[in-house]
Amino acid sequence: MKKVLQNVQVVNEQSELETVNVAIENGKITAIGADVTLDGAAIIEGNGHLLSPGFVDVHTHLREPGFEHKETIATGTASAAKGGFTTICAMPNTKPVPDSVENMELINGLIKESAVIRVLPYGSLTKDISGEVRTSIEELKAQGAVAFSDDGVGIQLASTMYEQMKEAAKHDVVVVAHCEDNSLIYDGVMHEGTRNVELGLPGIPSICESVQIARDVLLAEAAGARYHVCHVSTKESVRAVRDAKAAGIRVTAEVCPHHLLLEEMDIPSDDANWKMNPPLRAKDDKDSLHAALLDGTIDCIATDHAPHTVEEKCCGMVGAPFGIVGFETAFPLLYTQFVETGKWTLKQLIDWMSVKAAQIFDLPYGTLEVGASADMILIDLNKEQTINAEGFVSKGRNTPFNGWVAKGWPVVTIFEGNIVYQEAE
Ligand SMILES: NC(=O)N[C@@H](CC(=O)O)C(=O)O
Ligand SMILES: [Zn+2]
Repeated sequence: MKKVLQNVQVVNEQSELETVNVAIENGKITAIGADVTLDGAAIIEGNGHLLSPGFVDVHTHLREPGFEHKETIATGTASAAKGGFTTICAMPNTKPVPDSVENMELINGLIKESAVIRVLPYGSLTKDISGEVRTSIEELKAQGAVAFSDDGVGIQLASTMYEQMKEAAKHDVVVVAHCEDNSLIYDGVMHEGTRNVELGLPGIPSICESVQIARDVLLAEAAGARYHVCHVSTKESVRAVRDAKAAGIRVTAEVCPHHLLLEEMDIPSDDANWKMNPPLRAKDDKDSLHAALLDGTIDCIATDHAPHTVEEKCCGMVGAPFGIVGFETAFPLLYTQFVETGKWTLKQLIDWMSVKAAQIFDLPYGTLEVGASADMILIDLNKEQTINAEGFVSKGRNTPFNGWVAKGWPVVTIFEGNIVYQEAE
């Protein structure tokens, strides 16, 4: 039960590296410091790698139950562990949807059976995420729902959102919104801008997202609710969140790695591995997402890991489902593109992927504090590797980043004091 992780480097507030040991007892961190030892402890050699809190991903799709051909809880959590995640929140667009006590129990059972890291399921806001009949937030919270969302679809009726926000406020849980006005999708498959015209594909205008965020922050204000915006992608959305925060409304927001790394003009062809919801937007949208992270308008980074099969993604954007995988590439891509280039500090990136995400939901994870769960990862900042979708642990191969070269790969993942992923020698 006693372990010492020795010879690892932590990044301090000044973004400098310090060499430390970590004592682990009964799955918790009990000491951290240069001279830490523990009598009779098993030694885990850290080889001087970077030690980070295990990442926390508040937006993931595990597909089980119902869509096990795309991913299972076993493959999804193994993929997450490989990417350095130790806590993930699972979205409710499964079959069945976690919209009742019975379905929630079913999903909790599946998680207990096969997850290798911590999976915290969302409860849905409406039955079958169809936007019609409201769920019981009180009952689903009692079954362990981490927060409430109909992710995958937007809540079309303001009154439905408002009523559930009032309930959420009563039970102090966060309402998490995929913002998409169905009347403004226009059967689009990518951003309505320049590239969709060049490719002759129908576009989704930015307002499809931003008008619903603007509506929701006002509803959240009226309901006194805590409101979190999924995968912010447009500059108008950023402005709505920024203004709402300035007005004292309790709103938080996430951004996905792909929206920070890519823009519409990067889409090479009518290839469904570049199709996700929300779509890759224009350069000025991407720039505004970066500014929003840096000024605190956007609180954290979430992958929106959304696996689909090769067959579903084979044949162009029209007809293919939205979504790309994200667990196994998130950190190396962001580290390589934004930390190595000096745009962000290492500390900023780690915080956005761990403690800042956890704080939105009052989760005690994503930190290396004494007393915290020993959820930790070792990262080899010098390891450089070409992304190869064929080698993913996830069942999904749907990524636009295949062939990209990136540095900074997680090599060991420790969950509750136990190694759940270790890089093959
Ligand atoms: N993001 C996506 O493109 N797809 C997600 C749904 C979602 O997160 O909206 C999925 O479940 O496939
Ligand atoms: Zn979504």
